[in-house]
Amino acid sequence: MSGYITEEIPAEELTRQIEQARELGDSVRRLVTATVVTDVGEEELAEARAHIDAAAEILERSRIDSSFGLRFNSDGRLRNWGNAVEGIRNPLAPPVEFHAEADHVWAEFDLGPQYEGPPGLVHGGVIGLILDQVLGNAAVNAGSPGMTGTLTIRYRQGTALGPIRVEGRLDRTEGHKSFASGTISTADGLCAEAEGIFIMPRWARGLDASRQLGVGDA
Ligand SMILES: CCCCCCCCCCCCCCCC(=O)SCCNC(=O)CCNC(=O)[C@H](O)C(C)(C)COP(=O)(O)OP(=O)(O)OC[C@H]1O[C@@H](n2cnc3c(N)ncnc32)[C@H](O)[C@@H]1OP(=O)(O)O
Repeated sequence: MSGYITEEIPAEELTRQIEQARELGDSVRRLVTATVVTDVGEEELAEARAHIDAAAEILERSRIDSSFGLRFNSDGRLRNWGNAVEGIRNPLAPPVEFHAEADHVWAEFDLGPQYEGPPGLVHGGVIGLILDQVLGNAAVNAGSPGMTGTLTIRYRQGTALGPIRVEGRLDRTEGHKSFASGTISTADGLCAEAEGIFIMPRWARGLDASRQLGVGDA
């Protein structure tokens, strides 16, 4: 399966690349938020656009032909920098840093105005996006990774934009299937809960995925 790439990068160089990727992602995230909430006049909008287009042209001078994929060092360090939830280079990803505990994974972060669905509340699809990742990461963390087969979400109450906490855990496994569950909550309490079935696809069953994947890796 293409997109799973072993690419040796020396530790020091990797640390530098991580720092640069984070900085670039953070700058563009700031730009995305500013784009949603700006109230400047026509002239300033035109000025901003010229700068943004110029920046895009610089970045496009050299580019990879595909998406970023999953890249590994042979020591198992993983880079999923294009990932829609935790990709450090991906400004569409909320800046999520997952923490792996013995029996669950969790993260706390802010969802800004670019994630709005109903006024002042997080879009339901964004909630699904985040729960998919946290449940998937829980399966990875427990050594039973898989692709999402089924994801069921119960929305308990609206999730206010701003700080949220997500948690996921692996409940059990059955053959190639991992059953995980998790929640999203805010200061208002529980907002959404999910159950998911993550399945190791046939093409990956001979591979040692548990050694290759790790939650919280850079
Ligand atoms: C290096 C290796 C990496 C490996 C991978 C790791 C990825 C790194 C994860 C990081 C965390 C990311 C978290 C976000 C994860 C996404 O966003 S994944 C993207 C969204 N999901 C997809 O695109 C999946 C698309 N579907 C597929 O690829 C395949 O249909 C599936 C779901 C992998 C199933 O694979 P399959 O080889 O057809 O499975 P198959 O042998 O027929 O069935 C196995 C068992 O699963 C059951 N099953 C099949 N499909 C389903 C289903 N949809 N629902 C429930 N049960 C099902 C079968 O009934 C069977 O059950 P048993 O008979 O064993 O009891």
